[in-house]
Amino acid sequence: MYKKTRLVRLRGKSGRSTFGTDGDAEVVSARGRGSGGRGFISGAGETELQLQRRRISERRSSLLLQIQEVRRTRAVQRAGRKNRGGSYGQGLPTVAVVGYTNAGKSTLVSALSNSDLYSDSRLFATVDPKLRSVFLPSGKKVLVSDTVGFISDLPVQLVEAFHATLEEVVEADLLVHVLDCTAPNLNEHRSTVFQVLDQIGVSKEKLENMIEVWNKIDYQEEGMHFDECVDDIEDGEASSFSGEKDDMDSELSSGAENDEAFEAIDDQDGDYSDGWLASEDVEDPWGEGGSCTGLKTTDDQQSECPKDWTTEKQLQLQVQSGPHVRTSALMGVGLQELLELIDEKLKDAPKANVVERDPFDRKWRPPRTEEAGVAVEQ
Ligand SMILES: Nc1nc2c(ncn2[C@@H]2O[C@H](COP(=O)(O)OP(=O)(O)OP(=O)(O)O)[C@@H](O)[C@H]2O)c(=O)[nH]1
Ligand SMILES: [Mg+2]
Repeated sequence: MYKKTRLVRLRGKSGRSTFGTDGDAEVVSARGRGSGGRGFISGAGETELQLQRRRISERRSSLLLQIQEVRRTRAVQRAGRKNRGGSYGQGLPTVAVVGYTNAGKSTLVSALSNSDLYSDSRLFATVDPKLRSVFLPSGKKVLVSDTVGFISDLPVQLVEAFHATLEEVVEADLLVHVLDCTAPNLNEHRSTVFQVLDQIGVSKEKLENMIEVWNKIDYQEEGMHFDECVDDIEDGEASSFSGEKDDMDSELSSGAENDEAFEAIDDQDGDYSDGWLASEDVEDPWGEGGSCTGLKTTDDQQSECPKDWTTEKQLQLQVQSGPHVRTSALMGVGLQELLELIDEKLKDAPKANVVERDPFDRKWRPPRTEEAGVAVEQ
């Protein structure tokens, strides 16, 4: 949808002009006809621009259908896990690991489960939630779900697209929030995570029960030590570390800058109703909530959240300075402590979503031998 409203006519390296949005091709003009005869009136039919737009719309529809299919499959799988999980009628508890992109969620889930999930220092390394089984110190088996990372100012369309993957989070029995304590704008990351969780419908109880993990404690930069970083978290301040994370955020904004270099298309016939143009014009892509970047963890600090953020929501955020574990997913530090905390939390947690079934409540079916007998008689 982003591309659909930014199509410009480009001359590619081969010299042919086409419509597109990127590359170092030269911008020729905003409009152009790809087919339909010569002269002033080039005949009936689609312009090349309309054709490209239609292709994008068709691709969008096909992707939406695929997302629906993914949602359906996941719902069926989740129901199966809940009903049949460990033993009959006893679903395995699920723990969803959430957090800002690049916080180290996949590395943590891999370390907890001795598996090898894909992790990388790039945005959205994980786009598909993966479940891994983990044994807690009490001997209880749980399913830990690695999820797609959150990001600030995610346009509404993308939130919708990620819904299929985020449903695992809503349904989980317990949430573990991984924070990259070396991130320069840590509290912004933290509040973004809360906003997304709130937006996808995670209950207040689950938010209050959430465990916070301060990851990457091994990280050291010249002159900076982890203790200073932790002090920052405790004070509700952003860490003063710099480096790859800054690059990440600038990577996000650079797309918009590049776009301005192109001549925007003036298309009166164009359909912007479902495009990104709408969200681009709206300053706050989150709608009513606004992007609250001022999460404070101490009472004496004034909240900088926009006025329409309810006190209740702010309270929800403040609650989260509660239970936390310091880890280095990379070095395997703090994992045992985290598992113990998960164990403790799950003991208190109500057995959510477990469908209690009476063993006699099954559909009666004739025994197989009888069935065979009937078949023979007929
Ligand atoms: N120094 C250090 N680096 C870590 C630690 N945990 C993860 N990383 C690195 O951080 C980067 C991101 O890790 P991922 O596990 O892919 O992060 P993620 O949260 O799953 O990221 P997305 O899937 O993109 O949301 C990788 O380069 C990891 O090696 C840690 O404890 N210490
Ligand atoms: Mg990941």
